[in-house]
Amino acid sequence: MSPGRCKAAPSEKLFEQQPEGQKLASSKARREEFLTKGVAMERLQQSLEALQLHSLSNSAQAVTVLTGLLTVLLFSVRIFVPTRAARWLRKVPGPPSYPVVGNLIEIFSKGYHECHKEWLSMYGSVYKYVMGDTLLVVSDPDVVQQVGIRMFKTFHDRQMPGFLDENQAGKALVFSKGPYWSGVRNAVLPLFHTAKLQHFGRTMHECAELLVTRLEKAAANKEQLNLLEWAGEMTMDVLGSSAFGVTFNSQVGEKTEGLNLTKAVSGNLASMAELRFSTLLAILCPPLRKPAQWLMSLIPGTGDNVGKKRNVYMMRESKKIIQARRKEADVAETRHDFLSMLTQARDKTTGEPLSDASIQAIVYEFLGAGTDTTANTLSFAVYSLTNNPAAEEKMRREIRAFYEKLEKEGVKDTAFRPTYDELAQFPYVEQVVQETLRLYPTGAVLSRQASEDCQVAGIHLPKGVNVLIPVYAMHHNPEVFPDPEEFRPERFDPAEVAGRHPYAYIPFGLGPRMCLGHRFAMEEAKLALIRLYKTLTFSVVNEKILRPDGKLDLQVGIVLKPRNGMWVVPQVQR
Ligand code: HEM
Repeated sequence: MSPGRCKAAPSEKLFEQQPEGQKLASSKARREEFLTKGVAMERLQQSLEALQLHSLSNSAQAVTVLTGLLTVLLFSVRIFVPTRAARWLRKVPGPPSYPVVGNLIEIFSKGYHECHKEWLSMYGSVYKYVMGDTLLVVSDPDVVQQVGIRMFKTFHDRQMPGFLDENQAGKALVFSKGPYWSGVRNAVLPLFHTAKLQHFGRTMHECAELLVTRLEKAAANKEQLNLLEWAGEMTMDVLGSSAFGVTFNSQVGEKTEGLNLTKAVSGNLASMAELRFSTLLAILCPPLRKPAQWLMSLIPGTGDNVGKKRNVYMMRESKKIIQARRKEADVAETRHDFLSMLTQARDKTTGEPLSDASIQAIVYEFLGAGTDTTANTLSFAVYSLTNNPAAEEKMRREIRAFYEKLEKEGVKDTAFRPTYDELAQFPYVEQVVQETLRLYPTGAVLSRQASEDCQVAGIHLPKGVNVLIPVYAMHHNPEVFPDPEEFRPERFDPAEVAGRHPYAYIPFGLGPRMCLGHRFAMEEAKLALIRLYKTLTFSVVNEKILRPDGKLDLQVGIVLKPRNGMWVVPQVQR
């Protein structure tokens, strides 16, 4: 290994987790178990069947054959010429991998989050695995802090997943890079200041109230429903209204200006989690991603084709809204939606306004990053509370006490209460959300890419290597969180928090690239829980959501979610 240029404290003891002989024996046993059971292959086959290859036209077939040949050629190069990351990381421990597919089969069969949990316990807090290229994983909170904060200059960016459109995603925040990212992040930060959050609180109350009304009706009919879908419609309404300043009303299915946009956005989000032919190629052989995407987008009915059409529609419609907002620039200052605020925003370094293309990309990214994440968190919270009646009762007492106090004070109109500031009177609701995000962090794995050769945890890393932080596995580490599968909101009592490393719990990430919407998300999740549990309680339909071993069936696509939704029966409790 070549010596690195940037310096950081080495911590070789991270490698002392397991004696070498034991490690080899256990990995051999695992490989045999894997091959004999054949479960992995069966799962991979199912996934491949989901690929959209059925509607190939003749001309496209010819191009497909050529792409196939090129794939074989590039894969052969991959097998015989190891990448720089593979060479530099060859001494780092990790699960055994196979040519071309790397560890993909294991990831498909067990789930990405479970693999990291298992690998962390087997190989310690620094290990590698192969998915397309060789990736380094670090989970020691000191090293996490080093990568996310102290070495931010080196680990400034994330690699964009191959299946995303660079022209669009590269103009927003999550996957933009370098000075462009810092310019946009600084311009966008004021959207999440306390004064704005206070304003968005009213929209959040309205949308949560609508959800409660729908659930009360369902309760009267003893209806079984998928809360994940219903909560998703609510979070889409909240973010859609906050972003565009138009009523989305996807919860009531009204034909509003925003409804078609909602459908297009949620369609695109859902399709991102699909395993497409072009996605698989993007993971296994990134150079083939663009031709494969282009090819598949020509074939009617494929995910790439439908996604492209949705994108064209979304871009056209949002451009119209932006242009209208620019015309009413003086009014825009008094409007509180993201679009209006973004048309006013200036890049801090250049003083230039953001381009229409950047504004479109940012708004769509907010819709993508801020809807499923919060809806999943709410569903996981309801599931956890239903299975922990003592915690549910404690939270309900806190909610009841707040409204009783308002009543005593003679407050008649409680439609928008609690306000943003009054949320501080709900410490237990806050702990419930925190514990939910510990058990089920929707952003299950974080990533950073090295912009130069460097050294982390005593390992020399080449420029371009991806370093991952396995949040789910860290949050389930029994050494940090005893009985990690237990839902215990009291873990977030200030005294217990003080006893833990500040970077052992990172549901919103860390450092300058931490989640931009974390305060917005916490406000929305807490307000929604308060409004739901003010009048409702739930039972879960276990047979629809649990695995045969009795655990909640989870899936990691773009985010961690309950694989089959969150089926519940609501009941009114006055
Ligand atoms: C429970 C809800 C949410 C969770 C768990 C969550 C989690 C995350 C995580 C883990 C990251 C990566 C951080 C890192 O790499 O250090 C992230 C990034 C981001 N999130 Fe969230 N998020 C949530 C809601 C939201 C909302 C509501 C918005 C916007 C309105 C949002 C916008 C973003 C953006 C723009 C980034 C990229 C930040 C950057 O790179 O500068 N998120 N989020």
